[in-house]
Amino acid sequence: MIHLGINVDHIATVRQARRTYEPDPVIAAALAEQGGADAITFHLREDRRHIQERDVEMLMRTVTVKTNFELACAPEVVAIACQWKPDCGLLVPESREEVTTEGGLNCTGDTSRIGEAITRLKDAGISVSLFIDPDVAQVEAAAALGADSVELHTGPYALAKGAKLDEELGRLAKAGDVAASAGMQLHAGHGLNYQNVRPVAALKNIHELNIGHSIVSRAVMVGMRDAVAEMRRILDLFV
Ligand SMILES: CC(=O)[C@@H](O)[C@H](O)COP(=O)(O)O
Ligand SMILES: NCC(=O)COP(=O)(O)O
Repeated sequence: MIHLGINVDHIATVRQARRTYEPDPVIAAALAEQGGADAITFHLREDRRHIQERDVEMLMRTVTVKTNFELACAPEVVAIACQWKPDCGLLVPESREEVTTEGGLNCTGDTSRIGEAITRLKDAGISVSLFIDPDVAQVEAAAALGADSVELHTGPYALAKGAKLDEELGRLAKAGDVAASAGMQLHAGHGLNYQNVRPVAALKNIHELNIGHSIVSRAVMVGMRDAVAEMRRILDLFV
């Protein structure tokens, strides 16, 4: 069974548009659980553009499925993750100018900063996942850094068309094989939606997909529980 992680960041984006109290990502997470979510993902960015520390506290106090805390290798945010001890810490690159995550971590170059964050999270008993581009060198570097899992960046796949799409799917398949051979759990995410998710769900060894924006977009129309249940039904076709 493929585990479905629901990212509630963009529920908070709508709330932050008016700096108010609704919609609440904590309530959305509870509805996502009712819809069949196996994990709740939330990204406490350094610029706090959506998820706030209050959301982290409330999610950690209420979510009954896996908690997947996304963060940059920033000491201040690593400290918050170590305080709340989510099931998993997903390290991602961040820049204030980006609209959304633009690429994976540089595991072949930024080893000391990534390694320090990994050590602190693991010392706090938190499983560590690294968000990386689907490159063999990055997968191998993630394994060398001691990651428990990798989340392959599916953004280029989601944007690709024609032959490029097949090429990106091939990159994901190859990187996934290397990750599994290295003993790391295989996750994928970014830009996945109801139309493009099936080929990624069909990848060998895939354990978890993290999906946010497309499900939140659907939830605006049909509600969070039903939007999640619709994605759950798709993934349940892949046993
Ligand atoms: C790494 C990734 O693709 C997402 O989990 C991340 O949260 C995207 O950032 P925003 O949620 O701010 O778009
Ligand atoms: N790590 C990917 C994630 O949590 C959701 O990304 P998206 O579906 O919002 O692009």
